[in-house]
Amino acid sequence: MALSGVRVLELAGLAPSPLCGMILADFGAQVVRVDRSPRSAMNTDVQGRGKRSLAIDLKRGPGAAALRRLCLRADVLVEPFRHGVMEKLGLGPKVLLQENPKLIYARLTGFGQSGRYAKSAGHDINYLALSGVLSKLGRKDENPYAPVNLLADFAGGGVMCAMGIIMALYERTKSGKGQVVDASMVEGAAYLSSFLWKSQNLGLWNRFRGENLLDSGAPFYETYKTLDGKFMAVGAIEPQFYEQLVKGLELDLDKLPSQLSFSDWPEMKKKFAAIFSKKTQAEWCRIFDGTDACVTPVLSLDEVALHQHNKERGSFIKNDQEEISPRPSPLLSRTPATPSPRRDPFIGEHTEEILLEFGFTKEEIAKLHSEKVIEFNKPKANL
Ligand SMILES: C[C@H](CCC[C@H](C)C(=O)SCCNC(=O)CCNC(=O)[C@H](O)C(C)(C)COP(=O)(O)OP(=O)(O)OC[C@H]1O[C@@H](n2cnc3c(N)ncnc32)[C@H](O)[C@@H]1OP(=O)(O)O)[C@H]1CC[C@H]2[C@@H]3[C@H](O)C[C@@H]4C[C@H](O)CC[C@]4(C)[C@H]3C[C@H](O)[C@]12C
Repeated sequence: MALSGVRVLELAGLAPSPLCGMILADFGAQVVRVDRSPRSAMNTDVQGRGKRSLAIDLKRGPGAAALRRLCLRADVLVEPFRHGVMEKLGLGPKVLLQENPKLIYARLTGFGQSGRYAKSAGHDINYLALSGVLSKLGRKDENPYAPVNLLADFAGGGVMCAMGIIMALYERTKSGKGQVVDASMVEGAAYLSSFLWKSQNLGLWNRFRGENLLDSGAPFYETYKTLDGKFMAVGAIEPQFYEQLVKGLELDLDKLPSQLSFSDWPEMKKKFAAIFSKKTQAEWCRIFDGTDACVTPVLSLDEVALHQHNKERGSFIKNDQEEISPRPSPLLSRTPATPSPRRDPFIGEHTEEILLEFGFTKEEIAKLHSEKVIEFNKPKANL
């Protein structure tokens, strides 16, 4: 796989850094998640696919020293803490890059490593708010709303950080040097919304939130409820696709206002809603499937893997526990990701094997274990 042979140490975090680690693991990196002791922490990493877990107390001198030793043989370190925590542990980039100049030291935070909020707590919605993007999200006359924690935590955080790591890995093939990846979720979310900024003068955003073409203002870019309480998504932006939408709705284009007549959009939406409410989702799919009307069913997580198109592509996979989840993306033709089918690791499940792999002797491991600096958590064998 593309990242085979890359050794990653992912310090356990909440949601963004676990996605970053999972992406790297899916594409072949050996990812070790460095957990707090299972006695003091519950495992909240639901993105542990392909990772192994080492439980180590970084607040103890020998624990921090052990991580420094692990970093000597690692390619990447991902840390998910607020600014200054790693420095407090004696594990800041100055120390670790001095000891291993090839290390890629990724710091995934909400506000970045500088600026007045650098040491402030926050979550996805806060970062999205500070990025400006949240101000654009939400229906007319309603409060702005954050689409779950997808945009800052994951798109602007975990994915952007993984991208930064992979760019630094590529750069290192030429320079031989590591560097710090300062991944701020505010800036990641803002960056991925560059289109919003760059299209300001296209007339797409001149109106209030919820009245524009792509933010639920337009009747041809909207979701509509069907007779059976499900929904259809309509994205018929271009005139040639809009024409097919109108045809599928059995309306006469000549008798309708112009597609871009903003003042008529509210009435058009009501008309389309009334029509969509007359048939079931399956009936609308029979009408629109195979056309360029840009109309698709809004599928639930229970339905997506069963949809013909997704089945044909194998877009959703099952692991050993019969759990369904999305296949890694994108699909590389020659070296595709092969996500692990195994369950996620328990905290500390692989402590001993990892330390042995990284050159610790059995005596050193025994000493760290007896001093409760590290923890073993071997699952009970199924009898
Ligand atoms: C996981 C579910 C989804 C959450 C998504 C949410 C919407 C987000 O946006 S997550 C993104 C959060 N922001 C960032 O990641 C940005 C960078 N990080 C930070 O800013 C901070 O880390 C922080 C604000 C997120 C947390 O601050 P905190 O003070 O806790 O920590 P830090 O200052 O970073 O310091 C870390 C300290 O830890 C020490 N440490 C670290 N590793 C070790 C180690 N190996 N050994 C020893 N010590 C270690 C380190 O030294 C630092 O110590 P100091 O502070 O002393 O310096 C969640 C959605 C719902 C949640 C559940 C729900 O809330 C109910 C339960 C609540 C319960 O309390 C926990 C369990 C829950 C089930 C909970 C579980 C999950 O959180 C959820 C499911």
